[in-house]
Amino acid sequence: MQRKEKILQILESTDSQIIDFMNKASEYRENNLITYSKNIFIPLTEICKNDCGYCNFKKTPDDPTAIILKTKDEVLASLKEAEKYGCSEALFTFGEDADEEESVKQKLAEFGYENIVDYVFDICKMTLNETTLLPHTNGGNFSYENLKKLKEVNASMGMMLESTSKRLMKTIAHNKSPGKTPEIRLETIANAGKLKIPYTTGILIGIGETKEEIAESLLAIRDLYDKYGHIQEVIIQNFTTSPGIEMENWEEPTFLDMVRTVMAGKLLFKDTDVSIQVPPNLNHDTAQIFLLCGADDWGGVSPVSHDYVNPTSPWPTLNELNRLTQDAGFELIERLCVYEKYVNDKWLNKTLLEKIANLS
Ligand SMILES: O=c1nc2n(C[C@H](O)[C@H](O)[C@H](O)CO)c3cc(O)ccc3cc-2c(=O)[nH]1
Ligand SMILES: C[C@H]1O[C@@H](n2cnc3c(N)ncnc32)[C@H](O)[C@@H]1O
Ligand code: MET
Ligand code: SF4
Repeated sequence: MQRKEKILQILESTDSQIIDFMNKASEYRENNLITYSKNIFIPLTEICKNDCGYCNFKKTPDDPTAIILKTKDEVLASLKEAEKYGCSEALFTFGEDADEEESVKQKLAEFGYENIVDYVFDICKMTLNETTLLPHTNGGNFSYENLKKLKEVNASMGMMLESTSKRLMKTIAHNKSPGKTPEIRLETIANAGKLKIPYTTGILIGIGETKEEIAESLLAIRDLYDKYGHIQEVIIQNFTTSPGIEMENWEEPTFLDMVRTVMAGKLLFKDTDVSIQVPPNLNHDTAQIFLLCGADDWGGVSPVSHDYVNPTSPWPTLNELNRLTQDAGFELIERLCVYEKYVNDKWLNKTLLEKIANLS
């Protein structure tokens, strides 16, 4: 059977077939460890050139509550707070190509910058120089040159593929988001691979994609991994609705859709050490079952900040997470934003390696 058909079989499974796949998916575990990264989520700007139907993060410049651009002092204060909580990851998440917007341009000029990438670079450099945290930048697509620049000051980077579906570019999910064009996103992830950037990606479930499109998206990630080896984890993220978003009345994926997709992800990557990540805050009462489907990572969990992408979904406390993990038969351990196998001079520069060596 073709790989795609095999994945589809999992995605379309029902009844006792689901249990059978669950058994299979949980066979391929090297140990009983479940990882997470203790992070702080810092939204550098909420301005974005895209407008995804599911997004609760993006704000328009005329919104008085919008973060146009955080100052270095603001960022440093947050980082220092995170340090107190023992966080190891500074997750910089922000809208794509925000510097195309006049208000952001103005702020950048005020701070002495011509573009957002130079600013992000200096923010990451400040993080490395003045704190014990490691930067992980997640700001959508970047050009090869910009990725090359940001690589020097990031321990790892990431961007959700979302979906390889071109069809979704004409639907409520992506019809106002040129940055979600599958070819463009695949190219960004491929460029990160060429540049040897330890990379986090994943798919968003429940935004109108078909099962076949889920299978194709997972396969595309597998192909990128086979080519470059830089994919450290695959996030299976469920669309979560909240008041005010364009897709407010859109149905969330079912619990079993998430179960099937996590198993499909795990079985597709069963011969690799790529982690399967499920965010625990978007699966408040159901997160444990994903560990039985092969998930082995909770992603970034923050004791200090909330999830700005999903503000209505608070993270469990680390005590809760520990309890959920142990109760399912596993052990919770902390990891860095960059996975151990990439901590060497093939992937990271001397500054980052020294920084990481000093952490442990
Ligand atoms: O809290 C969140 N963290 C998100 N993270 C961070 C993630 O949870 C961890 O920080 C990474 O696993 C670090 O390795 C992302 C990181 C990426 O590179 C790409 C996408 C995401 C998406 C989210 C997200 O929606 N919410
Ligand atoms: C940072 C990542 O968060 C995801 N994202 C954006 N909006 C939502 C939502 N309503 N529910 C779940 N995930 C979302 C996208 O996949 C984006 O790339
Ligand atoms: N805007 C970027 C993206 O969608 C970063 C995450 S969403 C806030 O990829
Ligand atoms: S999900 Fe990211 S790209 Fe889409 S509108 Fe929100 S901030 Fe912009």
